[in-house]
Amino acid sequence: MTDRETSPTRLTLIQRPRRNRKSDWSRRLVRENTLDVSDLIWPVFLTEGDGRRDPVGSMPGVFRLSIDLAVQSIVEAAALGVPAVALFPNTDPTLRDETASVALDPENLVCRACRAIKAAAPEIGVITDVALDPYTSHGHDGILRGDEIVNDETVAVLAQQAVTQARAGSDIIAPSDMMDGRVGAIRAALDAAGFQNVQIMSYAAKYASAFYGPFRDAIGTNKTLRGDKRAYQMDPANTDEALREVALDLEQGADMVMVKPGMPYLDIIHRVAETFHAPTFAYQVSGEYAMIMAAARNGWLDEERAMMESLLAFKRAGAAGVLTYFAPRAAALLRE
Ligand SMILES: NCc1[nH]cc(CCC(=O)O)c1CC(=O)O
Ligand SMILES: [Mg+2]
Repeated sequence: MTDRETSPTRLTLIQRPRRNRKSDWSRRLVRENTLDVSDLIWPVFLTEGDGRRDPVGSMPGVFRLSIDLAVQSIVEAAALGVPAVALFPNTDPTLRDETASVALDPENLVCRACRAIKAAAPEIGVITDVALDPYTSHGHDGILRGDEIVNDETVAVLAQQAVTQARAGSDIIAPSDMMDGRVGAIRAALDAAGFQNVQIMSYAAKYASAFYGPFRDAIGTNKTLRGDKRAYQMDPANTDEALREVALDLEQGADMVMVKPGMPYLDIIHRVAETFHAPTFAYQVSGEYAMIMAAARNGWLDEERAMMESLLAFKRAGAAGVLTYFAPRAAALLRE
């Protein structure tokens, strides 16, 4: 007998989980979840003008693009296999008013971008955001009366906004406003206007989160927002409420649901996916992107590894896909 076989430090183990991890081929063989290009939705910020690429200070590597440059980048993303983009406009401040009138203008930034993208890259899905915050002078997602965001009046405007976007060629309407009853109203308005095939991806469980800060820089609502959104977005302390919100949106006709933010809310994504078995998406929001980028720029995190690990985590939690500002970079890496 050799020393090794008789060594007192040698354990008699039937199960040695490390055996499956001993080599790359074996790790790949037993892998439970994978991230694919088809899981990625790219949120794109839009600005007026031509040839404009304005950096968003709090989101290194993210730009507000004029329509011409947005179209170019989206054509590239489509070529990489990214299935869809989500559009967010930085509206000219002089066009913002109390009632968000520009939201219903078929010539607004989002509608023009939608038409241009559909013409240049018909193979990529276009998701448009339904909510009033990029268009209101007070930065809220709905109509403000006194100090209240009035629900039912807002829903009527959102339904018209959805139809305006569908007419511009939007494939998926994504209400992010958190008003009650908006999914049902939007579905009815779309159907009445002949848009039975336009999908709805509802921001069903959207929390009142500090992680939206950089996004509000990007669309120019950080300075104008009066107060906060806690009277319509969810309390970060709640789980059961998220399940009730998702149930309501599915009953009202949502084709897909979303949980937002992403990483701090993986438990919610998991519960929603397990409970409803409906396509469930996660939004890795601006603040999550900013955190990873800030640490990486300080040399404290490996940027690429942190990016890919964070995205895979959404798949493990049960998400069908992820809205992420990393989408083009992650897609390029996955194609290598
Ligand atoms: N309707 C607003 C909206 N749509 C998407 C985001 C946040 C996305 C992000 O932070 O990346 C927000 C911010 C908010 O509710 O204030
Ligand atoms: Mg709701």
